[in-house]
Amino acid sequence: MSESCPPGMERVFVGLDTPDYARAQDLVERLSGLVGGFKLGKEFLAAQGPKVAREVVGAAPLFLDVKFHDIPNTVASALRALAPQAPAIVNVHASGGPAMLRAAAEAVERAAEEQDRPRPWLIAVTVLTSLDDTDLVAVGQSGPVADQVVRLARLAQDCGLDGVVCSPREITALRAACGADFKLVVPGIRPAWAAAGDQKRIMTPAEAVAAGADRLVIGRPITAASDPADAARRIAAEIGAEIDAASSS
Ligand SMILES: O=c1ccn([C@@H]2O[C@H](COP(=O)(O)O)[C@@H](O)[C@H]2O)c(=O)[nH]1
Repeated sequence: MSESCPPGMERVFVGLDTPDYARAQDLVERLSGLVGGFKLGKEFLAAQGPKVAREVVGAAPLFLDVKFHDIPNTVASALRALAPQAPAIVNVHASGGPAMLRAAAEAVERAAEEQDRPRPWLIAVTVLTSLDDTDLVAVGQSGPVADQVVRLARLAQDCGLDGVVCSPREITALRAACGADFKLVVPGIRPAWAAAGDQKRIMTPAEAVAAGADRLVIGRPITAASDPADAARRIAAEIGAEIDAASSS
């Protein structure tokens, strides 16, 4: 599917945040060929489970946005249980700590080997994009957010993870701290024409691409549009213009 995407759109995973199978399936049908993959998270997984997530996206790249945060043994075991769905990306919370992150990395590696499947990217959520500096202080963490994001990303990298979930605003700092190969998967994406909603650390799709995001996670700007395919095409045009401008400068 990703091969036929408009330029740059192979990086876009659409967040199908619905508990409803038919709604998710309809979005997959409308958006196939326009985007690089689909992200199914807590809403869908709580209602339908990971097997159905694979069924609904078919052969498309699947990001299982489970955001595990538990003791090491539990997280490792839960990640092994997801392996048969052959996700392209899975995630945990970096704040689960070093032992949990190492157990997660080992479990993902081993499950892929045992089942002879490509290993998914294992990435760690740093600071949720719905939080700002004030929220961070409210949960007892020292800010600013960007410092905490870099701190958790370094921890995830040291523990063998492939990358992190961060806001587009931290991409530059993370590239400097963790290097070019560390995967940056970026929600908090809002075209100028979309409402921010509960997201606090946002950038436009073109800005996130220019900053160097490896993957963009976009939900409501596409899924809540009256015509999701048209919204995806508008985003494709913005990203395409950014890619053209970068290549001619
Ligand atoms: O820090 C994070 C981590 C995950 N998400 C998820 O991404 C999508 C964003 O959806 P929008 O509708 O584009 O806001 C959603 O599924 C979140 O669970 C995030 O936003 N921030």
